[in-house]
Amino acid sequence: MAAEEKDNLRQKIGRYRANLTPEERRTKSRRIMECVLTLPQFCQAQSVMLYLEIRDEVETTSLARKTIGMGKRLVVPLCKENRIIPCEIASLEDDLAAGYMGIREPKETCARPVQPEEIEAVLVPGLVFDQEGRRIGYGGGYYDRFLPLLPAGTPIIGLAFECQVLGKISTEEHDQRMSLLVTENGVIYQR
Ligand SMILES: Nc1nc2c(c(=O)[nH]1)N(C=O)[C@@H](CNc1ccc(C(=O)N[C@@H](CCC(=O)O)C(=O)O)cc1)CN2
Ligand SMILES: Nc1ncnc2c1ncn2[C@@H]1O[C@H](COP(=O)(O)OP(=O)(O)OP(=O)(O)O)[C@@H](O)[C@H]1O
Repeated sequence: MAAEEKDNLRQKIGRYRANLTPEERRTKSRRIMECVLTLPQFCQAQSVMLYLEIRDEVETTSLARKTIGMGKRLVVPLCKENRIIPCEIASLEDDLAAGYMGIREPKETCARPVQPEEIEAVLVPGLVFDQEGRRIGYGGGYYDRFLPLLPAGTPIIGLAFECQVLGKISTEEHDQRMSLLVTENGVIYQR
């Protein structure tokens, strides 16, 4: 897909997502969280990496809190020089501060990097997805560079509102496919 086409798609779908009311976002995010909590891929993972939402993304903060509460290791992205450094945090209240693009990231003093091999499931944000697990993000290539570092078979779980999912998008060679896609309607794709 041409870069311009990709950008048009980002804008169009971004508008759909922005048009959800805060109440819709909350309700749908809760349903997505409830679905994730039933996934064997999540339940069996002792170390879970997830993003912390910004703006109108699928909300993950409650899930992050539950993950810690369940005694799992919680890993979140720290962006540095165009790369994601996965870091473990122990507390959402104490260990985070606004970082790259206003995203809550581990404070330098609390950032404990973990090896990709230690991560057992990843929840991935995105702007546009398709029904076969393809994904377009904000265009930084962060997850496209990070996901290949995970051991083969690590569950890669995309989270999206239904309005972000298209039938099929043509992506590029470096674009990383999800192994599962969860929306407010449940698991809509599984590899
Ligand atoms: N919550 C969350 N965390 C994440 C990501 C994400 O998509 N969501 N990322 C996923 O890669 C990485 C950070 N990458 C990001 C890249 C761009 C923008 C962003 O807001 N871009 C603006 C354009 C800014 C500009 O061009 O000046 C935008 O799209 O409006 C945010 C995060 C890692 N952490
Ligand atoms: N594995 C990679 N190695 C080097 N460059 C890459 C890689 N993956 C992506 N890029 C580059 O990063 C830029 C953005 O890629 P792309 O548009 O696919 O990002 P995205 O999936 O939308 O964003 P993100 O992953 O940050 O949410 C492109 O210029 C692309 O060439």
